[in-house]
Amino acid sequence: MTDQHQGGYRGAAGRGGNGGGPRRGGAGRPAGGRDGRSSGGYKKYDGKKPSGDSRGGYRGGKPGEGGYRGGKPNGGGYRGGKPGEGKPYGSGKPSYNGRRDDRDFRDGDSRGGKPYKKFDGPKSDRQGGYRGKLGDKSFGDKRQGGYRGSKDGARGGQRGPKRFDGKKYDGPKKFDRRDDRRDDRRFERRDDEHRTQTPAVPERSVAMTSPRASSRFGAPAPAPAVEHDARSARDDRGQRPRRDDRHQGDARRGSRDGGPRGGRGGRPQPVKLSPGRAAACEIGRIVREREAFVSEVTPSVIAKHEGISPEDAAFATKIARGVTSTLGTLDEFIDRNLRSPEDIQDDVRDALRVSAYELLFLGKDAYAAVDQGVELVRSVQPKASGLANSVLRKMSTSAKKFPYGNPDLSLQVLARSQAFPLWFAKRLMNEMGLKQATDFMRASNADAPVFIAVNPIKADEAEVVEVFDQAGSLMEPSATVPGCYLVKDARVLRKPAVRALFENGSVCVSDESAQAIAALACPEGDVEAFLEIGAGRGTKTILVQGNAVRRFGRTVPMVSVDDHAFKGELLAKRAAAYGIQSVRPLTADARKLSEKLPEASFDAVLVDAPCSGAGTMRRHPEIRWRLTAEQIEEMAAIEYDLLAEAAKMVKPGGTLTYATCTVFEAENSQVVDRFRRTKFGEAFEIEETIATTLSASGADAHYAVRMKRVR
Ligand SMILES: C[S@@+](CC[C@H](N)C(=O)[O-])C[C@H]1O[C@@H](n2cnc3c(N)ncnc32)[C@H](O)[C@@H]1O
Repeated sequence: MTDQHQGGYRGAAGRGGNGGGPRRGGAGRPAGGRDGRSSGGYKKYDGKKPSGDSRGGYRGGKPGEGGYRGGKPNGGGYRGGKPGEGKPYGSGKPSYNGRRDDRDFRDGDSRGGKPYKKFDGPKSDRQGGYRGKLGDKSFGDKRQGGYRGSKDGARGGQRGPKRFDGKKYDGPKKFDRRDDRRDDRRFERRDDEHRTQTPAVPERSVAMTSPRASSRFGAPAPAPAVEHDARSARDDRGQRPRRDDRHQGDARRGSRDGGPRGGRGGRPQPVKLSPGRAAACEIGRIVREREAFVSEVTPSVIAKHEGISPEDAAFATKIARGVTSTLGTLDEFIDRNLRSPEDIQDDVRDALRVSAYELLFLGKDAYAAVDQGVELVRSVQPKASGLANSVLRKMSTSAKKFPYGNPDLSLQVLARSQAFPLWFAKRLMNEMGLKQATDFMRASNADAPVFIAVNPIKADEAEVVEVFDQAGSLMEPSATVPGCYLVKDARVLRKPAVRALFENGSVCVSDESAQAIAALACPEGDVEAFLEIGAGRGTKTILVQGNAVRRFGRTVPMVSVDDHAFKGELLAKRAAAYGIQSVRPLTADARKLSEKLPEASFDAVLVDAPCSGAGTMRRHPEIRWRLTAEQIEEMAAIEYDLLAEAAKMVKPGGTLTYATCTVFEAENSQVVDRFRRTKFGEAFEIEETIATTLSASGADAHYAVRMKRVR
C-alpha cells in the first residue's frame, strides 16, 4: 500500500499500526471518558477548527457583500417561446427574481473582505441553491430525485398546466427492488457493496474520466475520455472542433426551435443521440421516479439497451453516477438558466441534468453538450427541443463561470464546486476544519478503489494472487489487514478465472476499512460465542470468520442478528457458499435483544451499526442529496440503543466493538461517549479505535471502537 493509502487510518495517541498501516487507538482508559470528552484511544480529527482569523469558514453571505448574482433582473433567461409550445417561457416574468438570486449566489464571491468564520447561525440552514430547508423532511425523504420543490412544497413541473405533453414511464418495471428495501434505505446505505458475490465491474475500469472533469473537483487527472459518436470523440480529445467542424457544428445544431437541421448546402445533418447519454438519462429518470439506488438501476437499464457497446455502457454508468452525486448542484445550475424553473417537466430536467453534468464536471465541449443535450431532450419531450436549445446555449456560457466565486473564500462556493449541499459542507467543516472537510469532499468525488478479501476457509492466498496476476491485474496487499488486497486493475474482475474465485467463495469484495473492522472485532483470545448485530447480508460475518480461522484455526459459533428476515436468509446462503457452518441468523430488533438472548453470554460482540454512510459516498452517490441533519440525529439515537443493548450481551472479560461507516461525531465518538457515561458503560474500557479518513485512492472512511468489559 502506498503511504497515502495507509495514512487514511488515524488511530489514537501513541500507537501506530503494524508497519505503518491502519493505526489503531491505544489501549487504556481514556482521560475524560466519563466526563464527556472524547473517548480514549480515538484521536479526534486533527484539522484545526476554524477560528476567527482562520480562512476557513462560512462567510455569511449578506446581500450586498458581493458575489455572483446571476442574471440581472429581466436579464438572461429564455425568452423565446415557440408557437405550439403553450405559453412560452419568458413571457411576462423576469428571468430571475431577486430572492432566488440572492439565495443562490449571493455569497459566492471572492471579492468581499470578510474572512471565513465558523458557521454559527440558523441563517445557514439554507441549503445552497435549494428550496428545501434543513429539517424539511420532504427534502430528504421525498425529493430524492433531486431538488424540484417549489416554495409551497409542490414538486416543480407539477404546478399548474404542464408546458409539454406528459410522457410518463410506463414500461415494464425492470428494476428489481425489494419491498422492504425501502425501509432500509435510510439506515443501510453501506452494505450494498456486498449484495453480489460476483462484483460488478466498476465503471472506472474503463477509463472515461476527462482530465477537466477531475480538475473541476480538484482531483488528479486520469485517462482521457473516450466516447463513440464522431462529434463527441473529437470533443473528448480535448480539442476544439476544427474550423470545418465548427462550421458544420453550427449547422448541425440547427434552428433554435430544434427544427430541421441544415448542413452545408442545406442538407439535413441529423445529430445522432449517443446511446450512453440516452441510457444515462433513463437511469436518472428511474432513480428519480422510484427513489432508487443508481447502482441498482444501472445494470437493468443497460441490459435493456440491447447492443450498447461496453464503452457506451461505461459512459452511461459514469454519467448516471455523476448526475446522482451532483444532483442538487446541477439543478441549481439549470434553474439559473431557466426562466421558470418550476414549470419544467421532470423528464426534461432529467435530460438537462445529463448535459449540465457534462458541462460542469466533465468539462465537455459546449458543442457536444448542446447538440447532444438538444437531442436528449427531444428524445424525451419532442416539443421541448426549442427550449432545450436555448437553455443549453445559456448553460454552456454560464458553465464557464462555475462555481461562481472563489471556493477559498466562500463555503457556499466550495460546496458548490464539490457538489455538496451547503448544510453538509458546513457540518463537515465544523467537525473537521476547513482543510479536512475540503479533502473529504474532494475524495468523495473520486472513483472508489476495489479491495478484495481472501477467504482462508476456501482458498490459499498465494493461489488467489496468482490467479489475479495471470488474469492481468497486480494485487497490492494491505500493509495492515490480513488477506486484504487492492485490485489495481478492476477490469480483471470480468475475467472468467477471477469470477470463478468469487463464485466458489474464495474471495469477496470488501473495502479495506470494513476488513480492518472485522479484524478488530475478532479478539486475540479464544472465542466460544460471537454475537453480530446488524448482520445484513453477511459480509462482516464472512470476514470475522476468516479472521477466526487465521487466529484460532477454526470458525467460531456466531449468532448474527438483523431486523430483516430476508437478510438472514441471504446471510445463511452466503455463509454456506463461503464454507461457514457455525452461524445462526436471528431476525430480531436488536434494541430489545435481551428478550431473545441470555445476557452476558458472548465473548465478543460486534455492532455493525446502521448509519448515514457518509464515509462511503464514492460508492453510494445518493447519500449526500438524500441525507438530512435530522436523520443523522435519528440514527445516532438508534445507534446508541443498539450499543447499550449489545453491551448487556458481553461476558465479563469479553469485548464489544461498535462500528459505523460514517464520519459524523454524532454517530461515532458521541455515541460511544454517551454509552460510557452510563452506570453500565463504566464497566467498559476502550482497547482500540479505528478512524479512517478518506483519501482519493484509499479506503472508505469507517469508524470503530473495541471496548473490553472489565467487570
Ligand atoms: C451497516 S448494515 C450491516 C452490514 C453488514 N454487517 C455487512 O457487513 O454486510 C446495518 C444493518 O443493521 C440492520 N439493522 C438496523 N436496525 C436494526 C435493529 N434495530 N435491529 C437489528 N438490525 C438492525 C439493518 O437491517 C442493516 O442490515
